[in-house]
Amino acid sequence: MAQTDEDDPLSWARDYTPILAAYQAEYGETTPLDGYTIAFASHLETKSGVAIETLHEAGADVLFAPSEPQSTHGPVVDALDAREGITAFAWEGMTDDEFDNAQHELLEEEPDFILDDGCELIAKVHAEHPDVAANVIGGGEQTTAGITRLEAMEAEDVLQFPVYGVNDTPMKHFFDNVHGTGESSLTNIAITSNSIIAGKDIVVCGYGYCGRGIANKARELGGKTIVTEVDPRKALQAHMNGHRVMDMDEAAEAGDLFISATGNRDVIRAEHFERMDDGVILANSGHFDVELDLDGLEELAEKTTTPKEGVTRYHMPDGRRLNLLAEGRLVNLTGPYSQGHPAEVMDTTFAMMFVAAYDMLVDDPELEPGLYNIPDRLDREVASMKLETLGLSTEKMIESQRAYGEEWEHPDSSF
Ligand SMILES: NC(=O)c1ccc[n+]([C@@H]2O[C@H](COP(=O)([O-])OP(=O)(O)OC[C@H]3O[C@@H](n4cnc5c(N)ncnc54)[C@H](O)[C@@H]3O)[C@@H](O)[C@H]2O)c1
Repeated sequence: MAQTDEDDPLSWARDYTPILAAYQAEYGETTPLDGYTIAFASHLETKSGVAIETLHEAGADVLFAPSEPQSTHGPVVDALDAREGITAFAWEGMTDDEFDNAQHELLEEEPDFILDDGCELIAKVHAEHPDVAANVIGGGEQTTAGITRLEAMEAEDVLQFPVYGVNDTPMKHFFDNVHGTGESSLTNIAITSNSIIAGKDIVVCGYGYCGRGIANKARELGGKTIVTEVDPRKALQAHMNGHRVMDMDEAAEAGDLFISATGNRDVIRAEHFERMDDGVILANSGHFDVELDLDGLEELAEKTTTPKEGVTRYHMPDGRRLNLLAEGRLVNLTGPYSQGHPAEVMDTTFAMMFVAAYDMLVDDPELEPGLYNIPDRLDREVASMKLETLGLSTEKMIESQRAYGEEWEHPDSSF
C-alpha cells in the first residue's frame, strides 16, 4: 500500500525540495551511483532524509550517522533504516559516546565516498581507520567548521583522498549560511524563549555568512543590533550596514540577547558573563558547542534551573539570571522545537552535496588527494535548476554583449 502523508515523515519536506525531486526522477531511471556505498553525516531530520533517499534512488547504498548527537529526529531515521540499501547508525537521544561509537561502526563498513558535516567522519577515518581511508574515492563537506578542519588536514598533508569543499560555493554560502541560518536561528530563539526580537539589543558575535544573515534579519524584525568581530574588514562591513560595532566587553553590558556564529571557541566567557544584565538570553548558532564558555558559566553560577523546556537558567550569586538556550548547542537544530533550516534552502545545499558525489564517482575528474573547490559549472547548474523550479528566468546575453565583455579598446564609446 502506498504511504500516506501521515505515515511518511519525509512527505512535507519532499514538496519543498524540488531539485532533489528532479534528481530522483532523472537518476531513479539510470541509477548512475549503482555499486557505490556512500557514507552520509548530517543533522538527521526530514531534509537530510530526502537527500539520503535521493542518493539511494540514484543507485547508491547509503550508510548514515548524525553530525550532532542531539539533532536527530527518530521517525526519519526509522523510516529510512527500514529501506533496503539504507543503514542507520543513529537513533534519537544518543549520548556523546554512542554518537562517537556509531560513527566508527559506520566507517568499519568501508564506504567508497563520504558526504560529511563538520568533518566528523573524514577526520575519524583518517585518524582511526587508515585502511578504510586508503580505499575511499572521495568526499564532500557541507559546513564551515568542517572546512576549517580539512584545511588543517591539508596543511599537514594527511588527506588520503580528494574532498570537495561544498561549503565554499556561492550556492551554499549565500543561501544556506546567510538565509537558512539567519531565519532558522531567530525563529528558534523566538519560539524557545517565547520572547520578541523587536526592540531588543541583540549582540551577534561574528559577521561572516551566518552572522550577517542573523544580524540583518534581526534588524529587519526591529532588533537593535550590535556586532562583535575580530576581522577589521568584517567589522567595517557591519558598521556600514548599520549595525553598532563594539568589543565583547562593551557588548556584554549592552545586550539583551546574544547569538554566537563564529566557528571559534570561548567567544563569550566568564569576564563577559560577569558584565551581563539579569535576564539575558544566550544562544549559539556555530557548529560546535564551544563558542560560549559553558564551564566558565557553570563555575560562576551557584545553581541552575529549567524555567522552560530548552532553557537552562544560571543563577549568579548576585541575583542575576542568565538564560542559555539549547545547552549552547546549535540553537536552530537542537532546541526542543528546532527543525533546522527551511527546506527550500537545504534543497540547494543537498543538491550541491549530490553533485559533488556524482562528479567524483561518475564523471571522475581524477583528482589527487586534497581539498578542492567544487567546479563553478556545477554551482551554476544547481542555481539554474533552482530558478527553473521557482519559475524564474534569467536574461540571456546577446552576441554584442558577449563581444563587448571580451574587447578592451571599446571603439564605439564617445570618450
Ligand atoms: N547553525 C547552522 O545551521 C549553521 C549553518 C552553517 C554554518 N554554521 C556554522 O556557523 C559558524 C560560522 O559560519 P560562517 O559560514 O558564518 O563562517 P565565516 O567564516 O564566514 O564567519 C565567521 C566569522 O566569525 C569571526 N570571528 C572569529 N572569531 C571571532 C570572535 N572571537 N569574536 C567575533 N568574531 C569572530 C570571523 O572573523 C568571521 O568573520 C561555523 O561554525 C559554521 O560551521 C552553522
